[in-house]
Amino acid sequence: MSAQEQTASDRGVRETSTPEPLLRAERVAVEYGSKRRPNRVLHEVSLEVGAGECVGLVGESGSGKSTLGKAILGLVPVTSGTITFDGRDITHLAGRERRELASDIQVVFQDPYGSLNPRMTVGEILAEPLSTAGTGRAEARRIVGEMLERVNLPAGVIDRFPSEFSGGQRQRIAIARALVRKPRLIICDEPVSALDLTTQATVLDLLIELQRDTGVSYLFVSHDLGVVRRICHRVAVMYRGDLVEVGDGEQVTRDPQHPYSRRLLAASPVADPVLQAQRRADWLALRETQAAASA
Ligand SMILES: Nc1ncnc2c1ncn2[C@@H]1O[C@H](COP(=O)(O)OP(=O)(O)OP(=O)(O)O)[C@@H](O)[C@H]1O
Repeated sequence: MSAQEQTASDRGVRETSTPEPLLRAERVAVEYGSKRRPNRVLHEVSLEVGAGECVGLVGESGSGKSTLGKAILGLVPVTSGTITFDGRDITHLAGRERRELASDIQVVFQDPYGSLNPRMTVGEILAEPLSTAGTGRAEARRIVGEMLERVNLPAGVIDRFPSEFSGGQRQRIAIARALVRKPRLIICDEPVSALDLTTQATVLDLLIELQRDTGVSYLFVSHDLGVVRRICHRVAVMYRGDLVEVGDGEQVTRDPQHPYSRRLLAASPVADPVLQAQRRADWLALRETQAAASA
């Protein structure tokens, strides 16, 4: 089996959440719009992420994946429900307490071009979260060097600007920035979607390696079942603001039970044309059954 085909279960790393999960979202609802005309985009979603675990969140565009990530990060207000981190209620944390939580929860966004300040050098980008946390300059420089090494970038890049790097290298810089404060959870919001397939594979390998070495947990938002199968121990499928299926990564991405998850799988491209044709036939049959049932 090639490294490309390996899944989280093949790697033999943890597969189930701990009795007390690191992150717990309980019946979390989020509404956009105004009080008078609310638009509920998350409907009482419950999900757990254990220590050292990677949980995938998949679903089509607009299903609410990023909104859940933003709710955990405190970037959108939670209408109802509770989010706990290491047993502490963080649902409505704001101000200094929310900023302090950044040492535990970090984020890596999809766009490696837009997420790095083009006017700052790599060294400044990586040192910024440390100086915010009060780390001295010499210590910050040491940590920055260590993190660059960790993401396989040479120390010489420290004085260069983001525009001088490829998409994959920029995403490595973004990952290094997320790591400098040694977080326990990283929300990865489509971190490889903007990269070509080969670069995707190397960045995924890096994330897997970092998790093995540091025990960091990931909530991995993606629309790509192949990517999720490779890195996630468990997978949750979101459909129109609801979680319709949560289970073992291998099982959900190969043999999902919910009709929507099966549709998602059928729509995801696979290298094997026979398998792809079979999935498409399954999907069409499923659609016909559903149409007949609702006629
Ligand atoms: N700031 C906002 N104001 C109003 N509506 C929003 C806002 N952000 C997202 N939405 C709406 O909330 C719903 C869920 O969006 P969200 O970005 O969470 O979905 P997603 O599954 O992450 O999609 P994608 O894969 O395209 O990023 C969508 O209908 C979207 O239009």
